[in-house]
Amino acid sequence: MALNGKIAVVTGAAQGIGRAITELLLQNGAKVALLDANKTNGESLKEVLDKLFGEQTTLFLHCNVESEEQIKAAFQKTLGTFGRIDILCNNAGILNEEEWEKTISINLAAVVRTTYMALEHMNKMTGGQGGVIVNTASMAGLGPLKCCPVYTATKHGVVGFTRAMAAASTAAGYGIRFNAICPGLVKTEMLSSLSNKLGQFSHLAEETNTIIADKKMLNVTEVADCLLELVTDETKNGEALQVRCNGKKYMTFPVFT
Ligand SMILES: NC(=O)C1=CN([C@@H]2O[C@H](COP(=O)(O)OP(=O)(O)OC[C@H]3O[C@@H](n4cnc5c(N)ncnc54)[C@H](O)[C@@H]3O)[C@@H](O)[C@H]2O)C=CC1
Ligand SMILES: CCCCCC(=O)/C=C/C=C\C/C=C\C/C=C\CCCC(=O)O
Repeated sequence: MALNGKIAVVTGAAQGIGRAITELLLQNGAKVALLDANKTNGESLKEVLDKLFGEQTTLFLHCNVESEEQIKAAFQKTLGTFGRIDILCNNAGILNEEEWEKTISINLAAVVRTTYMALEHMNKMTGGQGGVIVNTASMAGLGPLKCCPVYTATKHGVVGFTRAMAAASTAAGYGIRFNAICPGLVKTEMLSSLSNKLGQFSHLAEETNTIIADKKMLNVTEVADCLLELVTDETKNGEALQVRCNGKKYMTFPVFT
C-alpha cells in the first residue's frame, strides 16, 4: 500500500510513539489528522510539522478519545478537510493503576469507540473505500506485567479486539485490515512518570524502576518503522507484531476450528 494521497488519523499523536508514527506517515506521503487531549503539545507539534511538511498536510484536533462527541467532531473535521480516511492508528494510552477505570476507558473502550466510528467511513460494505487500522497494544498484551494488571488487561483486550475485528472484516468484506503492534519498553514520558501511577502495586515501583533502568529500551522511531510495515504490507491482517530491542516477531496463537 503506497501512502501518497492517503489520509491517516493518529490518536495520542502529540508526543512519544504517536508523534513518531505521525512523522513517518508524513515522510511517506500521507496526510495526517493528529488527535490528542494535550492541546499545548499538539499545537506546538503542528507548528513544527508545518515547517517540515507544509501546512496543508496536517490537522491538529484537540480531542479526548474518551468522548464520543469529540471523536465524532474530529472525524467530521478530517473528512471535511481531507475528504476521506484510509488509515487509523489507535495509539493514545495511559498507564495508571490508581485510576484503573480511566485506564480501561482510554486504552480499551476508546479503541473500540474510535474503531466503530472509523468503520462508518471506511467500511466498503457501507460505501467506504477500505483501508487499515493499527492499534498500539504492548508486550503487556501478550503476557503479564505484575506491576500493572489493569494496563495488562487493556492491552490483552486490544490484541483480542484487533484479531477478532480482522476476522469479522474478512468474513464480511469490510476491506479493512486490522493489526496490533506490541512493543517492549520504549523511551517515552509514559515510563518516566511510572512510580506514582502504580496504585496498590506501588510496592513494586522500586523493582520496576530497576528493571527499566537496566533494560535497553526501544526508540520511538523503531516502533514507528514496524508500524509502517503493518500499514503498508497488504498481506498483514489480524497480526500482533512484537517489537523488542533484539528484533521483531509476528506472534502465533491457537487456532479455533
Ligand atoms: N512507552 C512504552 O514503553 C510503551 C508504550 N506503549 C503504548 O504506546 C502508546 C503511546 O504511549 P507513549 O508514546 O509511550 O506515551 P506518551 O505518554 O508519551 O504519549 C501518549 C499520548 O497520548 C495522549 N493521550 C493520553 N490520553 C489521551 C486521551 N484520553 N485522548 C487523547 N489523547 C490522549 C497524551 O496526551 C500523549 O500525547 C500507548 O498506548 C502505550 O500504552 C506500548 C508499549 C510500550
Ligand atoms: C515486557 C512488557 C513491556 C511493556 C511496556 C509497556 O507497555 C509498559 C511498561 C510498564 C512497566 C514496565 C515494567 C517492567 C518491564 C519488565 C520487563 C521488560 C522486558 C522488555 C523486553 O525484554 O523487551
